[in-house]
Amino acid sequence: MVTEAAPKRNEIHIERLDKSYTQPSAGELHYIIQDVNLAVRGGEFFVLLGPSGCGKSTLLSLIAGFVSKTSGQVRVGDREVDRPGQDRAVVFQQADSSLFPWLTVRENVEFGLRMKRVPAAERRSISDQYIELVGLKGHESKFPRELSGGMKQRVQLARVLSNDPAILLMDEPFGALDAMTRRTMQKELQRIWQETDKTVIFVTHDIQEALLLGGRIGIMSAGPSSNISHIYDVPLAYPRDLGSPEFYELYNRIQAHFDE
Ligand SMILES: Nc1ncnc2c1ncn2[C@@H]1O[C@H](COP(=O)(O)OP(=O)(O)OP(=O)(O)O)[C@@H](O)[C@H]1O
Repeated sequence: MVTEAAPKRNEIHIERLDKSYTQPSAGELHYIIQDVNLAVRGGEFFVLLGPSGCGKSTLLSLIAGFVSKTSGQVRVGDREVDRPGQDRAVVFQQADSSLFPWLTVRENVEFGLRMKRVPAAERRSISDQYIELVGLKGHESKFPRELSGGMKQRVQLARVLSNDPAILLMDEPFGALDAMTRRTMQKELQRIWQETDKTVIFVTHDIQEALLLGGRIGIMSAGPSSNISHIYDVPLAYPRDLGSPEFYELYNRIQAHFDE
């Protein structure tokens, strides 16, 4: 008899997921996403790519448990998502809105651990580990106002990682950074992901970013009633070589979805 293995705590299963709103003016039902089906493996780096306004953030918020679905299912491990949970952490585009300006880098990183009443010595050792991992050693005592955009984004990442979530949900986390900082952060994230066993769902509308990071890329169709119309495997080794013919070929194939 073949028995199915229990789902891992960092696996995500989405089945026939719908999110709709009633438009107040017309009183009509408006589907943002409709019939989304997706299985993300534990430890996978999955990119959601789509045009502005197609519903990427909505889908991420449904997985995070920030908004409630209209119908269908979102499961993380063997549990149905109906609220936010410590197994899922969200990294937003604007680090400013998630950092406390009156707390130092270390205090920001330790915030969640303090809430969980982790003893001070353990907090310190965890924050040391993640501050080092994101490359902020030596900046522990600085306040957010003393940091660049890229450094603030690193603090946000260290804070999220120090809570050890099984799943990282990233909503255009580098969208507000300049091109050079963005590239550095992409490399750092790729390294951090490879050093941990976290599942990452990364939202972007940048094809190059999707190809630099994703193990698979899900293309979202233009809304309304958006869904994942195509999934690409990216069979390229990390770090990805932007100049390789394979990269170029995949870039063009993906671009063609948006030229139609
Ligand atoms: N609370 C809401 N009520 C009604 N419509 C909403 C609500 N939240 C989002 N929408 C609509 O849903 C659509 C998808 O929005 P969403 O932010 O998920 O898209 P996105 O793909 O993440 O866009 P972007 O790339 O520009 O951030 C948009 O048309 C938006 O106006």
